[in-house]
Amino acid sequence: MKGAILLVEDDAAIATVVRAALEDEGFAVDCSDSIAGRDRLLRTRVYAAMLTDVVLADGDGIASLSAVQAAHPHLPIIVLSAQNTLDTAIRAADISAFEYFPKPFDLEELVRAVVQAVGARNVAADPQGEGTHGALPLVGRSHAMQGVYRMIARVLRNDLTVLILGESGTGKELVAEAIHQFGHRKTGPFVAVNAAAIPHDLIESELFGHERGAFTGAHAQAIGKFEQANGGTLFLDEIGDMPAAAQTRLLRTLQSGRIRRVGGRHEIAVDVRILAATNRDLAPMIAAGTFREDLFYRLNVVPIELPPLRERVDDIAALTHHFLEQAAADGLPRRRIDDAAIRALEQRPWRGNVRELRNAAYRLALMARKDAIDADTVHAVLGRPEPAGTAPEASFAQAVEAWLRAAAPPDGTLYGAATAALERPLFSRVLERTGGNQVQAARMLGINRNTLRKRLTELGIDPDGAAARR
Ligand SMILES: Nc1ncnc2c1ncn2[C@@H]1O[C@H](COP(=O)(O)OP(=O)(O)OP(=O)(O)O)[C@@H](O)[C@H]1O
Repeated sequence: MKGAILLVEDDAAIATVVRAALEDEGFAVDCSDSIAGRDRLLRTRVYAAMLTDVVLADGDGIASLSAVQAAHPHLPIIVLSAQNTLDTAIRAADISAFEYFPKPFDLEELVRAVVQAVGARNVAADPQGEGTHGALPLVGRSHAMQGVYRMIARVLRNDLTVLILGESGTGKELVAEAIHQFGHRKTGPFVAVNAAAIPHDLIESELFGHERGAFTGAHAQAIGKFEQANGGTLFLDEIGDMPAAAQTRLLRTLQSGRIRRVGGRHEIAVDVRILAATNRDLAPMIAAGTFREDLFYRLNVVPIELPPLRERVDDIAALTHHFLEQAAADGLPRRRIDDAAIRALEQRPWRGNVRELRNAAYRLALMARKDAIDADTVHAVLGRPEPAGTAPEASFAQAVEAWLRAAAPPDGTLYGAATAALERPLFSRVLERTGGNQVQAARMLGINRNTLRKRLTELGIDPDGAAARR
């Protein structure tokens, strides 16, 4: 027998399947459906781990755990919860629960976690037991967000570097703030740097500081964001926009834990937890040599991927209510919203993700003619939704179909017209990305620079004009 497990769960069906799975694994299992029963069992047997539900008939399974932890400091605790909010994940992390499993959970994964927890029993627990958290920032209980909350909970009590990935507007910055705010560095500073918002030649001095006279205009010594974040967290947003020299310097700092101010001679030790984020796909940038692979591995210790809003339509209602509340708190008229309007919102593509939904909710609060927002108001204020996004190949195929159906194009012109139609948006978007830099654009496209230049002239695309649209 591998040891005894205490299972505190008032849902008989869940208790039965979990018990069977653990017994199959060779554990002895005692079950209780209440806090009182749990405490009784804890007095009679030494357990290798405890699994507990949160809401129990006689109280809150997490709130009552501090006494258990005081009496059994090395007992690994796994929290099972149907209250799938970030709050539960954070409270589980606060009591140093070994793991947090939102329901419904994967049984095999749970058994694996129990085996691991029992193996790690000798690792001393680190009870922090701090109670209140203030306002919880992340709204949404969709299955997709559960994975995000679990990952957040796992990184609160350590300093692992986290790379937050996801499309623009999915809440990456909010996740970074939550990790800081609820993590063990919360009393230290949180400093955010957006690499896309700082001119390239100033990034290094912004991050690492500079000595007086380091470059023209450096009239006085300045400390950088790394030093400002000492003892706390540094959030490097839009990391994909960081120029090569700054990437190299950043890598060196991550390796050594030390910075050197621009123009400085000494290295300074810094104690900073790094969180990074990007909405770019870094893989092609690594392949093209514009993002350092070694830096990527340093940053990507724990990846947290935020799902686009279209993959968590379940969250749209809760988010909309939340933003309408926020709008009212910001002085806009207080509005209700009916179910049909929520359905209408759920059908929109939300390419701008949660940020777009937030802006839409504010617009609705402002423009609605009645107290309650209905579907007509949604259509009137936000317009009819565009058709859902189609794959580029599909839309290109549709365009070809349309040409062929239209008056037959003169012979010998179709290939030229089709390639131009493909290349025009392709080159413009890539040039926007590279800020008009044709060398980088050619590298990204995998074509010769002269070929690109020639085609741009033929197509009448002004590379700087494309970049200016950024
Ligand atoms: N789960 C959420 N609950 C409540 N508000 C959210 C949530 N996700 C995002 N938001 C709100 O949506 C807006 C955009 O979020 P945020 O700035 O964190 O996105 P981002 O992914 O960092 O975007 P970008 O890549 O463009 O920087 C913010 O106003 C944020 O407060």
